Amino acid sequence: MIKVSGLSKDYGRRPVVDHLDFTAPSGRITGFLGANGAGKSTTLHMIVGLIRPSSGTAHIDGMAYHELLVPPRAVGVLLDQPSVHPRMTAGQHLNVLAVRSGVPRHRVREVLETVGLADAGNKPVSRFSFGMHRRLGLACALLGDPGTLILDEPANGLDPQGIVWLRDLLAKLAEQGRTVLLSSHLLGEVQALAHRVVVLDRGRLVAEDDVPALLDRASARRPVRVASPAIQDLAGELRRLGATVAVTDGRHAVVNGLTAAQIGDAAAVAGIAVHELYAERPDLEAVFMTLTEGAEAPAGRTPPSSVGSL
Ligand SMILES: Nc1ncnc2c1ncn2[C@@H]1O[C@H](COP(=O)(O)OP(=O)(O)OP(=O)(O)O)[C@@H](O)[C@H]1O
Repeated sequence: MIKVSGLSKDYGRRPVVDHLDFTAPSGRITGFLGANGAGKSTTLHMIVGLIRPSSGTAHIDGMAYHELLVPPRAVGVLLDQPSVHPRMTAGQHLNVLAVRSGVPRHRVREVLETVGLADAGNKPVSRFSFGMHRRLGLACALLGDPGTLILDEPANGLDPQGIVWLRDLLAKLAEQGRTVLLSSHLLGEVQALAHRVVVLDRGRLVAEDDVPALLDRASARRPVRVASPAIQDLAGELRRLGATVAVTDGRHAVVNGLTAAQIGDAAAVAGIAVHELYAERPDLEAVFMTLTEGAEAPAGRTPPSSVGSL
C-alpha cells in the first residue's frame, strides 16, 4: 500500500503539490490523474525519494522509500525513459541492473518475456522503437518482482495492441496482490483498467474514489429523461418529491434532482405508466473535466469545496 500524507512541494513560493493525502491500496490499480502541470510527476518522484518534499510524507508498505532495504525488490518504478547505453542490448542492461540491485539473474529472461522483448534481447537499444523503450522501462520496473509499481504514463508510445497487452499485464499484477499506482492522460484506458482514481487539480486533491462510485455519484446529478402517457401527472408527483421537472412535450420531460430509480419508484407508487426512462451515465473523461474545470487558468488557487464532489 502507498500512503501519502500532507505531501507538499514548493518551488520558490509556488506550491506545485499542496498538502496531498491519498492511499493506493494493495491488490488494486489506482489511476493518478490531473491536467498537464497538475503535479503528478512531482508527487511520484517524491514518493520514490527523487524529489525532496517541502513537507509531508509518503510511505510504501509503512516505510519511506529511503528506509526500504532493497528498494527495487519493494518498488518497481517507471518514471522517465530509462537511460541505457545505446550499444547495450536490453538483456545486457537488465543484467547490469540485476547485479547492482541483488536480483537473481534468471529474472532477466523472465521479465524480457513478460514485456514481449524476448526476441529483441540481443538487439542494441539504439535500434529500439519508442514502444520498445517503454517495454524496456517496464522490464526494469518488474525486475525485482516488487510488490508495488509506480508508473508514470506507462502506455506512452505503445500501439493499440501494446495498450491491450499492458492492460492485461497490470490487471494480472494487481490480482496477485500488488499495489499499482499509474498516471495517465488516457482516461478511457484508466476507466477500463483502474479500480480507483486519485484526481489532482493544480497540486490539490479533488477526488479519491473507486471508479464505479465516482461515476455513480456523477450520474445521480445528471438530468433524467422520462416519457409517460400521463406526463403532467408524473411531473406533479416528481415536483412533490422536490425534483425540478421541465415538460418538453405531451409525453416527455427532463427531470433534475432525482435518480432514474427514484423516478421509476415514484411512478410505480402513483400507478403512472412510464414508457422511457433514460439517465445519461457520464464517462471518466466527463467527470474529470468537471472536477478540473478551469485547470488551464493561471494558478489562482481557490480551494476545492469538497473532495470528491462533482
Ligand atoms: N524543478 C522545478 N522548478 C520549478 N517548477 C517546477 C519544477 N519541476 C516541476 N515544476 C512545475 O511544477 C508543476 C507540476 O509539474 P509536474 O511535472 O509534476 O506535472 P504533471 O502533472 O506531471 O504534468 P504532465 O501531465 O504535463 O506530465 C508544473 O507547473 C511544472 O512547471
